[in-house]
Amino acid sequence: MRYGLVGSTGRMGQEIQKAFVDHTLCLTVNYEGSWSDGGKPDVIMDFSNPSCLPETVRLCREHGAALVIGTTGLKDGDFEMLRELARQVAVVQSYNFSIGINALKIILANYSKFFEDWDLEIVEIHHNKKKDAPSGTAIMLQNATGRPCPMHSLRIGGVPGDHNVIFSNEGEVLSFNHRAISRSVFAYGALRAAEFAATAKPGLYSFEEVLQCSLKKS
Ligand SMILES: NC(=O)C1=CN([C@@H]2O[C@H](COP(=O)(O)OP(=O)(O)OC[C@H]3O[C@@H](n4cnc5c(N)ncnc54)[C@H](OP(=O)(O)O)[C@@H]3O)[C@@H](O)[C@H]2O)C=CC1
Ligand SMILES: O=C(O)C1=N[C@H](C(=O)O)C[C@H](O)C1
Repeated sequence: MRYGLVGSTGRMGQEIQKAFVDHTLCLTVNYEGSWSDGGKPDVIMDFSNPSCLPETVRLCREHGAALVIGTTGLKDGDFEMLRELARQVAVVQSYNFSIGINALKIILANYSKFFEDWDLEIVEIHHNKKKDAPSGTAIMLQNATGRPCPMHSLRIGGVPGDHNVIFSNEGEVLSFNHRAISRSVFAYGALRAAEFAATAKPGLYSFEEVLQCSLKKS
């Protein structure tokens, strides 16, 4: 697979390059500018900042490349841009490319109805360089529960990503905790999404859908 990488110099950009060692990096974008080997990428990876999205979308259109986007902090207009691009190419968008978080999304979507009258709060912990709060994952998990709830963000040390979804009533506490031990899990998930997107029909896909498709095939 030939891939482009928006945010190539960042923490995730570095992890992606390690996970994609068997593939060819042919285009990069970062604050310092862009570079290309002159050929077409099959897929473009974007782990950067929402301000890069117009350039990412332009590059996907120019090359007819699929897109895998993990950048958080997207606004309604950004999602509109992704839906528009997805008419032309496959787009996989997720605020979290770990298997555990995507399994948790399915659990919450199916079982939150049991706890409709319980209190619900989400606590997320990330490294002190993270720019956005609450995390994209916290927003995604809240959406999966089907109702708004208070979200709390801690920015400490080098934590790659911890999420706690806590339900409680007068007599019980039920909490779901996911901890990313290494940032590499996101990069390996993104690789799985890229392999899917490179051959998928145009459309906007979640990572959960990518995982469901591979379960159906096995
Ligand atoms: N979906 C998921 O599973 C995950 C998503 N993320 C998300 O990925 C994103 C990146 O995270 P992380 O790698 O930690 O962040 P970093 O700050 O380490 O990296 C950001 C990258 O984007 C580049 N960049 C930022 N703004 C611009 C711009 N305006 N023009 C060109 N290049 C730009 C930076 O370039 P330069 O180095 O030159 O400044 C850098 O390469 C975040 O939104 C984060 O929340 C993170 C982990 C997992
Ligand atoms: O910025 C990070 O590091 C992470 N961002 C994503 C988010 O905002 O949810 C995913 C992961 O938790 C790491």
